[in-house]
Amino acid sequence: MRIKICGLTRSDQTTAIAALAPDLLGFICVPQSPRYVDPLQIQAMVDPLPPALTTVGVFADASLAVVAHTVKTGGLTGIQLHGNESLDFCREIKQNFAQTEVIKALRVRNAADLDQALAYGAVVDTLLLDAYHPHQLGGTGETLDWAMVQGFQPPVPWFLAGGLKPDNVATALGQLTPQGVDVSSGVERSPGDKDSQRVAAFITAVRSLDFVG
Ligand SMILES: O=C(O)c1ccccc1NCC(=O)[C@H](O)[C@H](O)COP(=O)(O)O
Repeated sequence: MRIKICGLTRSDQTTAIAALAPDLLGFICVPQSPRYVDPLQIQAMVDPLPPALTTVGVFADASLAVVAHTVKTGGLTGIQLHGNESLDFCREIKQNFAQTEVIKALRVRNAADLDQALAYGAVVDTLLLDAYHPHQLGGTGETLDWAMVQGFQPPVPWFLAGGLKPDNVATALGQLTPQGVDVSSGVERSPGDKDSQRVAAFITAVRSLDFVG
């Protein structure tokens, strides 16, 4: 099970959280977000990290040029597309970043959204299912309707996101079988201010399930 901790904004917290051995760290490249960090801030946070850690820039309807500049300057190894990017745009991103993990996030309201997610599975490396919120793109703390997602089996690995916390992630993984989990606000004191103890509790909760049957 891969673990992605998303929405890091501070170097000291990023280094401390990297030492807890998550698999991916996410940096929000969406200017409207309270967790936004610019390419040079990302570079400062990513530079000291072990290369095995996948470092993901999270974008929403950014241009190819902005994505390219941020990935290069920040030294990122993953791209998450969290807006209303088309299939064609996702395909173009994948063609331009062949060595980079491309993740398409879908905010799920109904079964039609899940069907749409399956289509994106043909053009990206990984999918991420997040909760829908009418006014915010991500980091909302809202949970998905897990029952609706049961049986979701895309052609590529997928992450469960949306409202996960140290004390509900085991329940979620008892109902669903994603290849990864993503958390942001469930391990924060306030937007962008990560609590290492909560991150450690989240990682322990997930890793302890890796040893169960
Ligand atoms: O976190 C943000 O502020 C954000 C803003 C704009 C687009 C995406 C954003 N976050 C993307 C993520 O991958 C979050 O981890 C995901 O939405 C889950 O968040 P949470 O429900 O708080 O765990």
